[in-house]
Amino acid sequence: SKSQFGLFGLGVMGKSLCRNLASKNFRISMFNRHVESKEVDVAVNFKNEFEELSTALAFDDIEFFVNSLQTPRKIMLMVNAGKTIDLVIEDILPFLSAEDILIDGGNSNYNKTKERFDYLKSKNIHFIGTGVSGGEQGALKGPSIMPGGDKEVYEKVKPFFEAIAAKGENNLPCCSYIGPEGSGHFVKMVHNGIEYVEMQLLAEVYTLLKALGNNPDQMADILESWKETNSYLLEITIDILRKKEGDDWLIHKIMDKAGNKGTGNWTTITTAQLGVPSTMIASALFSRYTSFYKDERTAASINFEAKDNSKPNITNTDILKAYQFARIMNHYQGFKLIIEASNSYKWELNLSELSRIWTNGCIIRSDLMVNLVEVFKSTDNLLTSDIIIQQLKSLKPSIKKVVSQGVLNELPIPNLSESINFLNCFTTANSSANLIQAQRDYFGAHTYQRIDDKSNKFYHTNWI
Ligand SMILES: O=C(O)[C@H](O)[C@@H](O)[C@H](O)[C@H](O)COP(=O)(O)O
Repeated sequence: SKSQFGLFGLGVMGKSLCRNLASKNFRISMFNRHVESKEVDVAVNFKNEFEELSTALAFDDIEFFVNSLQTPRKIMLMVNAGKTIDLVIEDILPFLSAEDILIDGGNSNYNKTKERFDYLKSKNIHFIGTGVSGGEQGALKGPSIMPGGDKEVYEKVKPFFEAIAAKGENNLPCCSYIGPEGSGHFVKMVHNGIEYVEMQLLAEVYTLLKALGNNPDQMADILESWKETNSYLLEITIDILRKKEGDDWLIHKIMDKAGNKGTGNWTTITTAQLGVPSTMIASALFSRYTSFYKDERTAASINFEAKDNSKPNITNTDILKAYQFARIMNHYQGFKLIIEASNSYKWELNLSELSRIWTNGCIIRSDLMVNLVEVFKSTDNLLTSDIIIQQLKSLKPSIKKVVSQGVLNELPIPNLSESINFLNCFTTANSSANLIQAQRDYFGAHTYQRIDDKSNKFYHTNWI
């Protein structure tokens, strides 16, 4: 009998999803193009590698692959984001029938997803742009899945996604219909933005613990004791710090140049376009860019005789609390961007349900995320939640101490400092933006509003 689901593209994530689907007893067809250079039939070799794929069908011919599927066909594309998706869509289209469903499970740009959604709709083909988070192991054992598109179309792929997804509280799948068009890829993009900040904050914790004279094993011991703020990224950081290579720690051998594949960049562009101050995501992205100036940094460290062994006057507990403060601010900014986009695109996203599907399977899964599921039931804005306000207030003395000590000792902690700088801005009822309005009106007659005129009328002053 024909296969129920097709997986196109056997890269790291594609392979893991195939094994996950097959292990849930779905009859699947797998496609990967024939790798000419190596005369390798990727799909067949992959099939023969794993017991659970014994019932799977393997193809390197698109027509045979498409025809092996029951209709309406459900085909998940796991290929590199960008142009490749459009090329693959053009290759598959001639063999598809009306009402078939194409799913893009890669890290695609949500604007492109909207375009592809409309293009395929004009061809009576349904398109679901879905975020899949969790990396190789997550895709194999249970990722977090964020599908966007037409709801009734999603219902047709829901049984497959819910079966393979990670399970959260009450064994509920970490997969839920996000909203229309590119909303699935949008929330995955912001997931990655939050991920960038979480990773940057752990890198700054590493900087501070190193400045206090800890070696990687001692750092791992300290992080292991941080039970009250557990997360997947904290767990892997502990593993990474413990990894030895000979007598030395592997972390000491790794070049301090942080790469990126674009989602943090898109999030920063999008947050600027939407006029939402996601300052920590932007700062985390720019920290990666700064890291790439390795030679210039080395030269600058000499030109500026940078302090490299001064000890900040802080405790491990100060660092823990500062880290917790900054994490809450990171989640505030990430979810603020999502709700602002949801309002401007009229997607009606549900932040509590979104945080629920991020409690397991995905890279930013954490105890904090579990707590936010409840908080988002009563507000879309974390800075108006009494619980969150109390937590931030109790953690604030530590972030102020850690950031000021960090700056005094010339330690690079941009994201920790951005978290308190942003809250200081956001908790200033009467800010200094009035001076900027005056300067803009002075040199460009850009006008300003007056606090004593409730009509919001705009004024211009001849300053000279
Ligand atoms: O949620 C995930 O499973 C990851 O985020 C995944 O999507 C991927 O590893 C990122 O693309 C890494 O992003 P950078 O390469 O930009 O760090």
